[in-house]
Amino acid sequence: MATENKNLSAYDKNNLPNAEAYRFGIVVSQWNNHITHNLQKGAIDALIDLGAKEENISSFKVPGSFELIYGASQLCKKGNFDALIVIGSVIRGETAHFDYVCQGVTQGIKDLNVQQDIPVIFCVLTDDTEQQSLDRSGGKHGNKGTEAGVTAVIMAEFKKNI
Ligand SMILES: Nc1c(NC[C@H](O)[C@H](O)[C@H](O)CO)[nH]c(=O)[nH]c1=O
Ligand SMILES: CC(=O)[C@@H](O)COP(=O)(O)O
Repeated sequence: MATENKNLSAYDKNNLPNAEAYRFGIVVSQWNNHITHNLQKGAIDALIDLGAKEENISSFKVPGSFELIYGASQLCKKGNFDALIVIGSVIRGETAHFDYVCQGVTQGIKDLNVQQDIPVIFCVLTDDTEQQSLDRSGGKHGNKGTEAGVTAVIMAEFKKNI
């Protein structure tokens, strides 16, 4: 498995842009918040490590991953961010609801990246088990939140330079 052989928290600051000039919005789902809190911390720690100012990082809570779409859409319309990160943890249950939530969020965030002018970084875990989520939010596979923070800086720089 791709993540199985990858440390999601590994990055080389020397090969990355400085985030000092950029403003970041983070929308965090409260479902499985023991997972999403760790993802959020990973993202914020990476942003600050890459030079972002704490006052330029704004976090907003929504109930579940499906509401990440509306939350990010509203932040895009405000227009005062250089990149957004949406953070969620979807864990499969007994029914097909998992599939619909995952597909819905994926399509919704994809649509925002196409229709809006701000990069929206997809940090939504879609796991079959809670252990998979724990492993990817500060566990043995690192932290996808860290990966999202790094990606947000790269895309903010991309947006500035096009
Ligand atoms: N089961 C999970 C959900 N379900 C809730 C939806 O995201 C949404 O809030 C609801 O359908 C109302 O619109 N959300 C997660 O983030 N993670 C889950 O495991
Ligand atoms: C992703 C979900 O909404 C899911 O966790 C809900 O669980 P269930 O399918 O057992 O109702």
